[in-house]
Amino acid sequence: MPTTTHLTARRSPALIGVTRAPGDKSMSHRAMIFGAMATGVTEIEGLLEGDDVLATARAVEAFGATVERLGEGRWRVTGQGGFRTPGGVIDCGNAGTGVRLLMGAAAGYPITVTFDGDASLRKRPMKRVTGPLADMGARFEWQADDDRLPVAVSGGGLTVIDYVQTVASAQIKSAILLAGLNADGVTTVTEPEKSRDHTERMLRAFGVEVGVLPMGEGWKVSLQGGQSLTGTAVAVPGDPSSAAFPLAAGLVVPGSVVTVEGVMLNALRTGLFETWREMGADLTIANRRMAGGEEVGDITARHSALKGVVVPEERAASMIDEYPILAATAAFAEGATVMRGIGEMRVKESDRIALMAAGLQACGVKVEEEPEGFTVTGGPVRGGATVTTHGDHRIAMSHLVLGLAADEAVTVDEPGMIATSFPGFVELMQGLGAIVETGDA
Ligand SMILES: O=C(O)C1=C[C@@H](OP(=O)(O)O)[C@@H](O)[C@H](O)C1
Ligand SMILES: C=C(OP(=O)(O)O)C(=O)O
Repeated sequence: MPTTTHLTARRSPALIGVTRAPGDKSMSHRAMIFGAMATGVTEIEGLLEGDDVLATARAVEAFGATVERLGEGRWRVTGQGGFRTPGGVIDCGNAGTGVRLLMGAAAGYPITVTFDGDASLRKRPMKRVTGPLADMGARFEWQADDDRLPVAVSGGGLTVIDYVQTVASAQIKSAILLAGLNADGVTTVTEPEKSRDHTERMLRAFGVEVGVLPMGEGWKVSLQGGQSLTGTAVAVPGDPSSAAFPLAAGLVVPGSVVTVEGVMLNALRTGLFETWREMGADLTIANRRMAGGEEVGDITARHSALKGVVVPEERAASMIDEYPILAATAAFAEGATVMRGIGEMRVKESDRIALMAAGLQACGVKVEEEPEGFTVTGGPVRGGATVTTHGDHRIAMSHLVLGLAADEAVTVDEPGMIATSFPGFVELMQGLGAIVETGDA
């Protein structure tokens, strides 16, 4: 079987069609992990079958849960009400969410487990999670560097913590809350700026009481230790972070009308859509309804004349994974789009500020990079470059969308990584009429 070594996107005719985005990645990880921590059966519908979530599925199996695939996106997790010591190392692949939430959950149980990941995950900071978990009493043995995987975690016997976040991070918040479920007393996490709240919402569906107290722009989230989770049904809606790519293509390819149905509209995830509207995007949301405890809707993007904007810094957490695709669409806007207060982008699967700046510049776009942000000045986009993605799915997809409306083709390397969050991306885009070609070796 040949392996796909690169993908090339070419200037495409109008994209027209109705499609669906894969299941939300944040919710899919949580459904697997909570299902394994629970007692009884959790039936999941719409699970994202991307590599990140499949790594979490294998992890929870190793921790003692029974995991069965019933059909496309339909999975059953039978939990044992806790984690047991796994037989080997837990390899979380490329998934920051997977490893950080699993470390938090594992810290609550009297087990010892080693976590590892791929080359990208081994470069990402872990102390932001292990620091507070160590303050709660978990023990960590670092194998290489004391902020990087692999690390052995020994859990159990935790005390509670009253933690104040210094970065708006749902991964840190979730790790602490999951550990707090097995600590003695009330664990609280104060967020000066709100991060996505899927953990709080989904824990409630598993029967856990979670308190939320508004505090200025943020909130204080708390839970009492000793509560147990009961298996439940989870319906995972479409991922707004993935829907962003076909919608972006709809906005930048002349004549396009692209609809993505069933997209989750949790207000802590929709900063990109708000920003695009401010840029003049013709984006409409129809059929708003509730599904799986979240509001969802069908979003239609029509080709639009975009103009540059200054993105409010306080919006960053609600669109942190979307700045790469925002930057790609900003390349077609009139004037400058200023994106600041996004230093967190540098510690994702790659340094996303540096890679977007380099990729867009290679395609003839004016980009000014700053320590905690960047500014993209739009205009006609030349394209005509091969972009290095460092195995980052969102860098790859963002440049492919750029290539659909650029003068010359855009090629990306390491396209296999797209499947971490968006399996079937190429076929879905081709189905809308996009010219995306695979290069094999
Ligand atoms: O909790 C989650 O599911 C996620 C939180 C975000 O990370 P941070 O918590 O590091 O901001 C986001 O970038 C990631 O893709 C998913
Ligand atoms: C940052 C991301 O994911 P994670 O942190 O789970 O690797 C992402 O999907 O863009």
